[in-house]
Amino acid sequence: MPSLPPSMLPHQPGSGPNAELRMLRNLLMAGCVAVLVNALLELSHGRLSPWDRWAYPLITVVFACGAALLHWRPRWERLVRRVTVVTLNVYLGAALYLVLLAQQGPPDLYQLVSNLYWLPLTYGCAFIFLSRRDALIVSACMYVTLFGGIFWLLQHGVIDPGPVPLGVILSNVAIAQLIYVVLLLAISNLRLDYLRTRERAEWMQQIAASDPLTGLANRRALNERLVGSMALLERHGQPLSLLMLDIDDFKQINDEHGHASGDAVLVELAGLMSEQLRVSDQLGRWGGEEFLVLAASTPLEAALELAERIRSATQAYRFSHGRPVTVSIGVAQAVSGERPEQLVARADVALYEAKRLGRNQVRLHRMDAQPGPHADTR
Ligand SMILES: Nc1nc2c(ncn2[C@@H]2O[C@H](COP(=O)(O)OP(=O)(O)OP(=O)(O)O)[C@@H](O)[C@H]2O)c(=O)[nH]1
Repeated sequence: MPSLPPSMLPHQPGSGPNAELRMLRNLLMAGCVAVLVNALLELSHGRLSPWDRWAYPLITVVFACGAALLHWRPRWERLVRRVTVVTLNVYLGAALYLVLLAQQGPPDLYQLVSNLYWLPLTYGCAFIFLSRRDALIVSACMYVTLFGGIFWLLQHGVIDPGPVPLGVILSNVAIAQLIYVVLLLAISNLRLDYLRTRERAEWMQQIAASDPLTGLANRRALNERLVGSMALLERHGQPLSLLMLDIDDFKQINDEHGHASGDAVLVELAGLMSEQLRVSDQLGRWGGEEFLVLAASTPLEAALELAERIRSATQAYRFSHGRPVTVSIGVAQAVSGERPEQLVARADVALYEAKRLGRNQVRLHRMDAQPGPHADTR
């Protein structure tokens, strides 16, 4: 298997697609709502702690600003990700310590429980907002700071456990949270595998559809596009013209200047032709020194003008091997009920006619003209 392109790196925050930015924005807005609802609930039940009176509005502002920045200033994404994680982790960590230490005697049970069940959010948030490596570092720091510190304080009698078996509860929480981190790591690995596989599939699809020398669509891709364009013609009556272009005396260029110069001519001509086309047109390499243009929404007369423009631009262009190059072009307009290969064959007939009449010219193939290989072109 060929080596993967440089873009096939582990997903990094900051390089995510728009969909991911949207998801982060929505999460931050959902976070604002959750904090406000929680604040209202606690306020109505007289359970709002003194520090949460300050912390809740602050967190809401940070999340809201983060969402706004992701929307209006997406290049600040990295900062938003980090500030979100730091805000949440510092708040939940500090709140737990405050519950355990702020008052004399055993901690307030409601405050303790409500803080403990929000704790897993710290790890989840880290794995969503940071790269896998950073999330692991943050989770490990958080884990050690929380449980290492609290167990030490418990053991040294700084925290009064009261009648509640605080040590057992916290041990359970510590084990459960270790499992959360392992699960999040597994999910993150799966996501990474998925992203890599998707990128590899897109890359292979691109390779399968493009010509390696010129980077243009290859014959397979052209065929697919042709079938699609002819379906549009059938359904909506959109005119479609096809230009088949062949470099004149290309063998001679190869023989006199070498195969590398011949390749350079193909690449230069591909660039030159691309400049002449509209975005809706499809240019591709049909094979050898033959190119095809699918000119969408283009009737025969307009296609003739386009072909003539390409022909004269080629003649005027100074190719790198130093000799003039000319092209012959056959043009045909698709008609309803026609098969793609019939359209290609008609453009080929017109091209053959252009070659026969002396090269460096454009010939048309008309369906309504007399049958026969030459009589129906002009
Ligand atoms: N350098 C290079 N040459 C190619 C490539 N593909 C095909 N060719 C050469 O293109 C030449 C085509 O020669 P012919 O079919 O005789 O056509 P021609 O010399 O252009 O003559 P006319 O088409 O009649 O004007 C052959 O020598 C092929 O080897 C390619 O990718 N690179």
